[in-house]
Amino acid sequence: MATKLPGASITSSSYPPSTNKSSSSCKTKSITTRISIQSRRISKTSCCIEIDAASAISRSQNKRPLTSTNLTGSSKDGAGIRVAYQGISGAYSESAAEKAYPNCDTVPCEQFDIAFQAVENWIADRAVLPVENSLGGSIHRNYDLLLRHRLHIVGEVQLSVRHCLLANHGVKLEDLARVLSHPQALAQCEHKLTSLRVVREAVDDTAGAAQFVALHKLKDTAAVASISAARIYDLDVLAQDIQDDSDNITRFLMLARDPIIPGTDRPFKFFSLDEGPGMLYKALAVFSMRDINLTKIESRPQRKRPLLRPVGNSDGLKHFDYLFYCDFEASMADHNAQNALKHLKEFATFLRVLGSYPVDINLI
Ligand SMILES: O=C(O)C(=O)Cc1ccccc1
Repeated sequence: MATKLPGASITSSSYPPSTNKSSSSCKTKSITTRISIQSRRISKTSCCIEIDAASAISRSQNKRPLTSTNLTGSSKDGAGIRVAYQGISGAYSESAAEKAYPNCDTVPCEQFDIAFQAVENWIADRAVLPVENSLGGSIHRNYDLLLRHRLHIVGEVQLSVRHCLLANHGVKLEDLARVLSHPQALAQCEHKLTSLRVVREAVDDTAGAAQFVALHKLKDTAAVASISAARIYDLDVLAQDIQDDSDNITRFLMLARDPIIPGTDRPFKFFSLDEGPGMLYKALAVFSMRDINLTKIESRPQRKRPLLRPVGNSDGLKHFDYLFYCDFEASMADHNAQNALKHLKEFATFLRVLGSYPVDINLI
């Protein structure tokens, strides 16, 4: 269980934000939201109303008018897009958000669940979710979150994660008795931390660990976090690139309220899931017979049916029910992929497409 650290971010108690405080800004927010919902619907058939709504706001409040970019939330450089992530400034998830949407406004959140809710309630436009790492594999809890919520995957980002050991000024390696960080970061630095013979303590995010060490002026504790966290919280870098593997890559998903309309011009990934006996074999066949490249299958035991039960007429053999998360390279606009899913639907007891999105081919 991760330790709770203080941080200035969206929390379950501060969210949704109170309407009593700063009522003027809250009012503006809700008006903007209402207009964008209406115009969004109307914009499918007519653009006149969008322009009217935008110029009315600009005249009456002397603010920048809405543009079609504001309405679709799909600005290429991310300007005007609010991206919710777990953690505080300096967290890797924030870097992933900035890679996907370079000029976005990042919204720190206490938990992933809060980031999801921020998007569902129009406080943010996107949520960032790390789902797998080249060293540690899948982040299972986050896969489960995808299913619990109704957001759509609209993009992915692959980020090269380079961990540093951060401590207050004057603290040396030999002074350290404890190291704080996100569980993934601690696991990725196994060798270095073992050699230091320190106690490891899991917290909610790497930047939160750095802030905690700095705020409490700890002299025997360091944080595993990013180089930008060192700058933000004014900590010394005791060691750099301390991850076990120099190619330490984390894959993050970008989530939105609405799916994007996929094209066929560049590779897209589908994300779907299904369940049932023999499903894995059948699902593989559905894709392979259509030459669709299946890039990932993740199986998760069914939360609601975790009990062991007999299989067929064998008394001894028992098994769990599993959900399969499949990731394959094809666009939703591709007939071949549509047929594969149609085929899968014929025998799957449950199937949900979680999103179709462009593959991230630029690794930084
Ligand atoms: O805690 C963070 O900074 C995160 O964004 C989560 C994380 C932790 C370690 C590697 C990648 C992402």
